[in-house]
Amino acid sequence: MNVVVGLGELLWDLLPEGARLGGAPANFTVMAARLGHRGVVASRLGAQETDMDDWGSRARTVLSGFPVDASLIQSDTDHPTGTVDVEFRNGEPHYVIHEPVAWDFLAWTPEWQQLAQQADAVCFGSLAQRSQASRKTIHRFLAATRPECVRVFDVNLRAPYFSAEIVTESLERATIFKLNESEVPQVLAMLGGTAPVSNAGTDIDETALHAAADWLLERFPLKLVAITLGGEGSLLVSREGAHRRQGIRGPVADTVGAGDAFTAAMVDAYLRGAGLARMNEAGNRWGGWVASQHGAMPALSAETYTEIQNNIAEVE
Ligand SMILES: OC[C@H]1O[C@](O)(CO)[C@@H](O)[C@@H]1O
Repeated sequence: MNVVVGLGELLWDLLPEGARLGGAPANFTVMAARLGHRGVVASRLGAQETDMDDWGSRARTVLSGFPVDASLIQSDTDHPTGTVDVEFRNGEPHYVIHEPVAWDFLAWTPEWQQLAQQADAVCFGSLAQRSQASRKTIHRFLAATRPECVRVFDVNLRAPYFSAEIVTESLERATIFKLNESEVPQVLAMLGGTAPVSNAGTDIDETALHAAADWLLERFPLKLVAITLGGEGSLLVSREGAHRRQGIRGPVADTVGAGDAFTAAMVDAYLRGAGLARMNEAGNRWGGWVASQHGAMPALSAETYTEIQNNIAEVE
């Protein structure tokens, strides 16, 4: 069991069918905890007496139903719990992320410093860095981790909350960079990259994606670049080699949180010393499972858990 931290936003996704707890780092943490780790949610919730909906305590109640450690979540008496309006267009989620909210004020505390020193892996994104306060805390957290800690930057580009500066500063601090296919050209353009990646057409230009990953590996102290391709699988590129996993066809309920589950399962395999093929398998199997369910933290039965882990174990 490792200490795996999700650092950043914890919020309520207000979906057409109702409110669901989310936030990419929190989704990641729930999946990491389900895979057997001490998953610690490092975020901040509102604790205002005027909060009629009581989003903060409802979030704590929901988290108590998962095997995660929610004891280090901060309380904010001045700012509300984060909420996001989620709308679907052609099956793709679109987000309106309200601000300022509690997770824009992540505070550096002795408790978080201790957590950073204990962490075996930490996942952080770009969204929570939209405010100076949280960006500073995230940087301090990363700086306080041990050298062997796996620092995962899951970029999560949500317009307009990113910049070249945020992405560059994050990549300089990351061990693993996870992004999706549509984020590749955006990130490269932002960083002045030259690899000819385009989103035009439906064919995936694997050579270009590979070139983009190599470009990133050359410029930043990363060990691994993980590119997810939606239903088409994923590409992992390290300094030693690369692995392409084709997508697993299956039913899709909604894709919210599928990428976060991919990241958690890939990190779990990485922490266990697995090779690229096994990491890719784990990411696709668990990401695919979350996509087949509603919401980013769906209920998981013991049977499903065993079935998916057995499928992953078949890969070297
Ligand atoms: O990855 C999906 C998750 O990412 C967010 O858009 C931002 O953290 C959340 O609203 C959602 O739960």
